[in-house]
This record gives sequence, structure tokens and C-alpha cells, in this order.
Amino acid sequence: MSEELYNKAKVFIQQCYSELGKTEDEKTQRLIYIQDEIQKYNHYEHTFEELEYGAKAAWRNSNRCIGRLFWDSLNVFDYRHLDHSKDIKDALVHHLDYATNGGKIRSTISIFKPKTNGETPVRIWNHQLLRYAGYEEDGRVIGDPASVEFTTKCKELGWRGEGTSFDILPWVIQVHGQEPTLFEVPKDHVLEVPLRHPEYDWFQELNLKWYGVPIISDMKLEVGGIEYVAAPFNGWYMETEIGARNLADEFRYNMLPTVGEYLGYNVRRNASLWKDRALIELNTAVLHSFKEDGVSIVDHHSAAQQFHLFEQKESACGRDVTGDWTWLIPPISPASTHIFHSSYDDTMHSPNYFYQDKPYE
Ligand code: HEM
Ligand SMILES: N/C(=N/c1cccc(CO[C@@H]2CCNC2)c1)c1cccs1
Repeated sequence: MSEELYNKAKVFIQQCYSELGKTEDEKTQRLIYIQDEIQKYNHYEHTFEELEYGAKAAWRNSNRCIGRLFWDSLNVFDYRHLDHSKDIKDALVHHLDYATNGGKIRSTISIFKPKTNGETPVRIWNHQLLRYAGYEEDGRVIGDPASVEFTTKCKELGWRGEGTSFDILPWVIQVHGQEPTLFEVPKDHVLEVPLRHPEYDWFQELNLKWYGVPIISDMKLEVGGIEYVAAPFNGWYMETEIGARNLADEFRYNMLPTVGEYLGYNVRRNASLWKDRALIELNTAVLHSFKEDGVSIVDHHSAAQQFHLFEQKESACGRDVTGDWTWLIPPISPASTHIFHSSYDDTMHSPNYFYQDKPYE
């Protein structure tokens, strides 16, 4: 076990220290110290510099991410010293405020105590720190169908929502395998964007909105063999995530038929391309509303161009770009981007962000 950990640590330190321009002697000294730590504890602790580089490199290695041009500007908060759920909650509020920044979103990650020898000190049960509840009654869903399972779990743990289609779910924080603690997200810290359309006044009558900052809180950050199982990270949205998936998928808010009808189309005739028109207007409304409210967002054409720049910068640095084509192409007008006409090696390099088992069933 510790041999395997040392090998991962060695590969990481060599890559990290080379990129950070450290001397061979610094590298050697550090590896001797780590080898001793692993011998004694079957674990080793990253310096902040190593942790910061690891989180950035993990983003750079995220094959499914179109937003990687900005990998080196990630803001890293080190919360490895926190043990109590109240302090962790306060750290998450600080992350939310810092990342939101009045709408000028800052890419940020908060890193809590990692797993050691099979012991899990902190888990966040939420998929994202901000997400809407889904209530299932008699086969119908109010809110986000994708949240039904987690909403049910929250209710089992004593939470009660208002029952609207846009209730922000509580934070569920578990420390040292104990019973999780639930915290209501302070509403005045949640920036939301009501959706309206630049040309169609009827659009606001749909009473749609979305939260401004996507903060993934259920993925594991792996750096040099150390598993940070609680490491929530945020960027800003690409508009298609909201307009072509969250509000459009039949198994999500399923808004396309409604938008298609308001647009005056016969939604029972595919060849009218009503679904495509509805998609474009829904995404137009998302972009217009976020921009008018000064909340960071990127359209899928600009995001693809930024990704092209990322590819060029990476090869200029002598690094191979890896990617997952099936996720990198945007869900609308994919062939209008260079990505569609390219191919990508889906090899997963470390450090990286990984899916992990849900801490609840
Ligand atoms: C700064 C703006 C960013 C934009 C516009 C962006 C955009 C995206 C999009 C559109 C996806 C696909 C999501 C989906 O289809 O559900 C994605 C995936 C991903 N992004 Fe980014 N991203 C950004 C920043 C970040 C940051 C800061 C990190 C981590 C530090 C990150 C890590 C990832 C990962 C790990 C995935 C794959 C998730 C999965 O496999 O489920 N991204 N990104
Ligand atoms: N814009 C974003 N989009 C996402 C990035 C990663 C994951 C997700 C959501 O993934 C869900 C699981 C699979 N599809 C939906 C969305 C970001 C979230 C956090 C940093 S950037």
C-alpha cells in the first residue's frame, strides 16, 4: 500500500517541482521527507504550494471541461485544518461570497481534510452547493427532477422546503462518519438571475430563473495519491448548460414545449423545427439576462474559441491536450465549433477530478 502511495507521490512531486522551477536538490530533499512520512503514517501532507498546483493541474487535466484556458487562475482556499461542521459551513459561505463577487465570478476551490488510511474526515453530500429541490408527489415533480433523490434524503434528515419550483437545497455536511448536519443556505448570499428575453415580453411570464454560480461539491480531487473527497469548486456557466439542458431536458424542467407554443409553433409537427427555435430563444434569454445583471457567463461559441486557445497554449508548452469529445462539443450547434471537427485523446492524467461513491444510499 505505502509503496504504491510513494510512487504516486514521486511522480507528482517530480512534475510539480519541474513546472514550478525548483532545483533538483529541492526535489530530492522533499522526496526523502515524504518517503519518511509515508513509512511512518502511510500518508503525507502537501505544502500549500503543492496543493495549489495540484488543484490547477487537475483542472487542466479535466478532459470534459471546455473552460480550461483559465486553469492557472484558479483561487485555492486551504481548509485542511477544519474538523467541525459549523466551521466547514462558515468556510462554504466564504467560498460562496468570494466566488460570487457581486456577479464577477472568480473560479475558486475550497479544499478540506483528505482521506487518510481509509478514514473519511469530511464529506459534502450535495452535488452542487447551489441546486434546486425536486419534490415528487403522485408521479408529478415540482422543481428539479434531478434533485428528487437528494431532496428525499434531506427530508428524511428533517429538512422542509417551501415547495416552490426553485427552492435552494440545504448543505448536508458529514464529519468523521457521524450523522450529517444540515444548514440552510443564507438566501442573501445566493445570487439568482430571473430570465427574460430581449425581444419577447411574454418570456418573463414563464417565471424562470437560475442561480448564478455552479459549485460542484461531490467530486474527488486526487493529487499525488492523496484523495481530497471534499473539495468544492466553481467556475461560471456556459449558457447551454442552463438553456439547453437544465431547463430543456424532458427529465429536467422540460420547458421546450411551453416556449415553442409561446413562439406560436405547432409543437406536434417536428418539421417546423419548433424544438430548435425554442432552444435558441431559451439560450438567448439566458445570455441576455445574465449579461444584463452583470453575472459572468460564456456563450458556447466563445467558450469553444477559448478552448482552441487553450489547445494552442498547451502545445506551445510541450504538453499534450487530452479531452472527451462527447462532452466537449456543446449541446446546440455543435458542428459550428472547431471541437466537433477535431478528435481528442481521452487518457486521464493525474492530478484530476473524479466521480466518487455517494456517501449515502
Ligand atoms: C471558469 C469557467 C468554466 C466553464 C465555463 C466550464 C465549463 C464546463 C462545462 C460546460 C462542462 C460540462 C458540464 C456538463 O455538461 O454537465 C464542464 C465540465 C467539467 N469542468 Fe469545467 N468549466 C469551468 C471551470 C471549471 C473549474 C474551475 C473546474 C475545476 C477546478 C472545472 C472542472 C470541470 C470538470 C471536472 C468537469 C467534468 C464534470 C463531470 O465529469 O461530470 N471546470 N466544464
Ligand atoms: N460551468 C460548470 N459546469 C459544470 C462543471 C462540472 C460538472 C457539471 C455538472 O455535471 C453534472 C453531472 C453530469 N452532468 C451534469 C457542470 C462548472 C461547475 C463548477 C466549475 S465550472
